[in-house]
Amino acid sequence: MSDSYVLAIDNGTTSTRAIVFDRMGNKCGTGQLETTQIFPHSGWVEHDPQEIWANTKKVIEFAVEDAGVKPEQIRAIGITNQRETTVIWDKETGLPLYNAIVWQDTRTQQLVDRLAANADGSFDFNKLKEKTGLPLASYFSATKIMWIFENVPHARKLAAHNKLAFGTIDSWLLWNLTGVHATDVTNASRTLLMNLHTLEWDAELLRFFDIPQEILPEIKSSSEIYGISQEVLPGVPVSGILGDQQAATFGQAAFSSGEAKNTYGTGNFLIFNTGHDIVHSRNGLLTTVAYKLGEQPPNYALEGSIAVTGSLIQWLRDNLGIISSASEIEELAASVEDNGGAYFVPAFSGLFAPHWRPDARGVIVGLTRYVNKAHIARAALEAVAFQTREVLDATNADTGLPLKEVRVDGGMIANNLLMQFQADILGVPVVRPVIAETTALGAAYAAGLAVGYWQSTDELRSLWQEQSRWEPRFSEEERSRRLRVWNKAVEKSLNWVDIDSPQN
Ligand SMILES: Nc1ncnc2c1ncn2[C@@H]1O[C@H](COP(=O)(O)OP(=O)(O)O)[C@@H](O)[C@H]1O
Ligand SMILES: O=P(O)(O)OC[C@H](O)CO
Repeated sequence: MSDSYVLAIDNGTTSTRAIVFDRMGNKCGTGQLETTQIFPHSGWVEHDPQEIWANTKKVIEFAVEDAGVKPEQIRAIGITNQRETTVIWDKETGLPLYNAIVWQDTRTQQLVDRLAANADGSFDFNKLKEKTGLPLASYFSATKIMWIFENVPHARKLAAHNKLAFGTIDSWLLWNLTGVHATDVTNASRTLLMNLHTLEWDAELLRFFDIPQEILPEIKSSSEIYGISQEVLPGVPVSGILGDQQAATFGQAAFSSGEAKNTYGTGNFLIFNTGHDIVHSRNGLLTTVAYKLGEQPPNYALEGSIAVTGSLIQWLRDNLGIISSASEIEELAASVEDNGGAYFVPAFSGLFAPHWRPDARGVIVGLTRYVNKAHIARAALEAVAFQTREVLDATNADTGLPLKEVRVDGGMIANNLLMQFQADILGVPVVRPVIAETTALGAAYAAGLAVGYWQSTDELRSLWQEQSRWEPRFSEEERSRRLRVWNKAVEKSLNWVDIDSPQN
């Protein structure tokens, strides 16, 4: 029994969790509540920020109770969050101007096209990539902020009177917990507004997107005291913030250059730590900040972001009804020997890494009378693994340092069939740590380091332990054949959205 603990808040796309950890990184108590997914139109995905805050307060209470500890035994709070998801609120009333526009939302594609057309030819797009490490895409926060300004009456006027605050979910939670308007470098690096070199908001980018600097949070490191919690766990410092994928990297102890992890949540995100170097991808990966501890120099990373993986399983459950819970997919998929010739490319938000094709849409190909729902379930799981293979190939090509094994985490790794197929299709082992809640753990680590609960990343590294390992079983020939068919399926998903497509 420890005498003190660290609590992490993990707001993923699907749910909000709070987890209490002890000094060994053991999970001592958990609280979790699902987030309502709001789909007002095709391509739109929203969350209610007030629901997220209300759920956060509840899950903190649940977790502390579940751990059987006293609130005063919590030494620090860490926050980790779905990244890019955009909230703008009124600083006087504390009320959001509009629902949170979620990272998967593609409503701003027309805005992106308008910016890309670069009407007056004055903007150099190479500079955007060089400064931010990101392509111009609806995924990131900048065009989501623009959309709110263009569609919510009075937003500009309120901003002009310095009454508005923008934030990703970390900032929204920090504001509600402490009254401080700040974010960390990892979250800021997903907005298209932060310069990776200076780690500051970039005036030229703010002009390009027509976003007033006054609404932006202060950019801080990932591990320092940002403020003191007021309403829940009063008096406890909030001292760690990392975007969820960077938090999982930290929780997997992938602290150094050449170390990587792959997370299977709503989407999949492979992050490869490049140390203090900013590496620009030639193969469709993003460049992002991995973490920054206090005054120390930042670590950067390459990232392969896949929009739809776990959400495909939710779609089979909620939209097609072929399963009644996510975990049922494994039994259904295992009831057949293979995919029956069916391949599923879940390009619901276009294709992210490594393709970056907003014109793609989801397809299931190879259908015959033979194919049944179990084959579709299998094809859906295989799609997760094939997409991961694509980003792993891109990472290997960019770094010239092929990964010898892949450390995994996230909700989908409970699925053994998927993990085995993943190893088969990657051709390298897939490894799961004992503590699979690496996202929350990473935020707890960052918060604990800032208050001296843990002393160093070396100490944290010693806590990582392997639990399971899946070894590849396919021959090289079998792997290559399946990858060729997958590539054909991807081709079929491209060039779908065109002038005849419904406009949102
Ligand atoms: N046994 C399972 N097999 C396949 N997918 C699963 C399984 N359990 C959960 N999932 C998927 O994992 C996702 C939840 O994982 P999680 O890491 O909590 O996501 P997030 O952090 O994005 O909220 C959901 O999209 C769900 O469909
Ligand atoms: O909700 P997750 O865990 O799939 O993560 C979402 C990502 O942060 C989006 O970039």
